[in-house]
Amino acid sequence: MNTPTILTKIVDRKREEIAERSKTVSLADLKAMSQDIAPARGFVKAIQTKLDQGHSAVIAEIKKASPSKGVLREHFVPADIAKSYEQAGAACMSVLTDADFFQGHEDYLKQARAACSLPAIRKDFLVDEYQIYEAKSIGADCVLLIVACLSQQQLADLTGLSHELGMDVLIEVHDGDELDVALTVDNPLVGINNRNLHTFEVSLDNTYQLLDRIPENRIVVTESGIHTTADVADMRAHQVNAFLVGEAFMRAENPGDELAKLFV
Ligand SMILES: O=C(O)c1ccccc1NCC(=O)[C@H](O)[C@H](O)COP(=O)(O)O
Repeated sequence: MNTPTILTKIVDRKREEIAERSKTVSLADLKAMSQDIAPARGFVKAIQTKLDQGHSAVIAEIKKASPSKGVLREHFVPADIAKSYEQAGAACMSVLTDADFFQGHEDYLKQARAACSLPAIRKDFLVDEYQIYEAKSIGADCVLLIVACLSQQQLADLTGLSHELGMDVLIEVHDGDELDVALTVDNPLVGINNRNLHTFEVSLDNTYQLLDRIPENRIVVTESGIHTTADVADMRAHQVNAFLVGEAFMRAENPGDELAKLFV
């Protein structure tokens, strides 16, 4: 048997969570709730617009804590953070909804979205259609699908379902094998996570190593470990212009001011 890692523990917990939640809110309930939700804000469109204007497209994260770093922000008001991101020129928001490992909540996505006009991705560990309908029912504009958590068939099915429900998808990879799987699915956004979700190791070289293998019709988002203007300049020099940033903003007194500083 393989030794459990943080990622396998999170996914195991997600399966328990789905079983628990289904007892109070059935899949049929969620499907019905999803039908009353207003159309999604275009997540990919917001990124593409920034890129077309020659700007960096920043997906600015709202996360209170993480397994690798513990609590990142004591004073945590998602609506205020969302407003500061919009003012600073973010393209989109990423909101952690996982409670057990990131101290997140579905309500944080609702609060952030209600406070501004930015599209929001539900950042969680999605392994079942139940969670896709749940994402729709809370108003998510996009969902994260992590290849390391899914079979190729699950990735195709959950991407297709998300698109049917009008949500965009960020497909996340960490290595070449996962990238091969990601590229079998028709989806414009590919995220390269610089963090190894099994070991927590972070290296921006991960993006540089995988970049050349990604066709030009996909938008590459570099994720994790972006902390300095030099990191940003280096990525841009490699033609990577879409960024997902969390910790650097969460530790700042004003997250939006930090965004403006990093992406001058
Ligand atoms: O951040 C963690 O410790 C972590 C552990 C296990 C699975 C996922 C994890 N983080 C999710 C992310 O990758 C980040 O929230 C996101 O890419 C932003 O990264 P950063 O800018 O380094 O906060």
